Amino acid sequence: MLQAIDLTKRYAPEAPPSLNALNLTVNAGEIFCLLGQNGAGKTTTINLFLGFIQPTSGKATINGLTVANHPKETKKFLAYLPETVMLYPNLTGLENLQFFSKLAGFSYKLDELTLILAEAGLQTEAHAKRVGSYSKGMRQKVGIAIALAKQAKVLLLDEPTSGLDPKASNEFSDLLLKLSDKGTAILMATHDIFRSKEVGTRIGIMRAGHLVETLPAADLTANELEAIYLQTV
Ligand SMILES: Nc1ncnc2c1ncn2[C@@H]1O[C@H](COP(=O)(O)OP(=O)(O)OP(=O)(O)O)[C@@H](O)[C@H]1O
Repeated sequence: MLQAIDLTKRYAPEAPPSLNALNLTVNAGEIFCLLGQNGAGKTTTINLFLGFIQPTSGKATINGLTVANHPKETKKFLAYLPETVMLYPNLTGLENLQFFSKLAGFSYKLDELTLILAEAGLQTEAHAKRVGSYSKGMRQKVGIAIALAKQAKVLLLDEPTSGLDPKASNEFSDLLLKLSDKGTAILMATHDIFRSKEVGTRIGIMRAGHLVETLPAADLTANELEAIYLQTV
């Protein structure tokens, strides 16, 4: 569903690669968590899949299509959640969902939008409130609702749980597991070792542009993962 083939990015010709020959496949229903210190290349990887930046060599593909050659088509399969989801603060959660799903070419009835918001875990009394009054966790839920409404086959997340309290972070993990059960392929850059272990199918550890370890989450405890992380970075 989502594949990197020798994917390499240098921001300047004389600079070392920020991403160096990444080879990675994330299949439908998998959650791949990318760990690594600041500057390891996680956001660069996500941005290449989003088509926000162009690779220096190699390719990123989504659903078999090369992102650099098919930027519009590949975006149709995608939903993206950055650390802070960009929503219109003066619109309600429901109106934001309606707006962004229309933008993606879907025209849902109001009761359908309400069901999607509920599926994303947003409490009913918040649906008609302005997003400007929402907590970070509530905004993330609207972001997930947008991914659900777009019927995204691929979800890219860049540090989505940073700044969330443990309960909100736990609810967020449950939502990711729900999406992966529906067959969504998920690539998440994160610093949260514990959550990676909780939700990840596989966990990749990056260092200086290299993916240096790929581990199946089921075989490790969170403490073991942390120990490997600290030895690796
Ligand atoms: N637009 C840019 N121009 C030049 N260098 C960049 C640019 N964006 C990122 N870099 C460099 O590329 C390297 C990888 O950065 P990247 O943002 O991908 O790391 P990261 O793993 O996401 O870090 P963080 O955890 O801090 O978000 C860093 O050395 C960074 O300085």
